[in-house]
Amino acid sequence: MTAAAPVSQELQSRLLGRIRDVPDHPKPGVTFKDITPLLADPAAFGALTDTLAELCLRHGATKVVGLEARGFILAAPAAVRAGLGFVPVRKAGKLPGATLGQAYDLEYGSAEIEIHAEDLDPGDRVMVIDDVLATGGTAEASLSLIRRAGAGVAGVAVLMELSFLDGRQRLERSLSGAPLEVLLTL
Ligand SMILES: O=P(O)(O)OC[C@H]1O[C@H](OP(=O)(O)OP(=O)(O)O)[C@H](O)[C@@H]1O
Ligand SMILES: Nc1ncnc2[nH]cnc12
Repeated sequence: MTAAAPVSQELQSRLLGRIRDVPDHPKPGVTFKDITPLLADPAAFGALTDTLAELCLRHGATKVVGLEARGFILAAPAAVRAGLGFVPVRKAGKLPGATLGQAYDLEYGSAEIEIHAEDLDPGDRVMVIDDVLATGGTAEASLSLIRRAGAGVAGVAVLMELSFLDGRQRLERSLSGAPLEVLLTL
């Protein structure tokens, strides 16, 4: 059973009204969900930040991981609002220190992400924040990195789930009981 969205219908409508569909981007056949109108609306962005921060605290997170690049924009202010440390998961080759890496496939390609393992402690419980859950490849790879770094998973929180791509099913095993919080199911 799908859990109820952790936001009111009013906030859902407000967020949805600020997400723009861009057909055939970045490839023919993909409808790109553009969040830049939402980011440009301080009331909507502020309400989203408050909601994500509250989810971090509700699920007992001690750190927040954001996924490059759009995940950074949502996760960093939520971490500050929640009073938690922020840890970036970056595309391969960007982080300067010793990294752990994980390759994965996503809706329109493949990539590799990395983390500075030293930024996580064994006692940490990490909330992963991103804008979109599509095939689930990116989120799944991030959970693998967090566990390989020796930390625990508090959950995954995304602004929107593209449910027709079945990312939830793909992620289920990696979550191993941790919550998946979705604000908008599309
Ligand atoms: O569930 P998946 O199929 O893995 O897709 C979701 C991921 O795709 C997008 O990131 P992208 O790699 O396009 O990076 P960007 O944020 O730098 O644009 C999005 O921000 C998610 O991280
Ligand atoms: N359709 C989509 N729109 C925006 N980001 C995405 N990441 C993966 N698929 C996406």
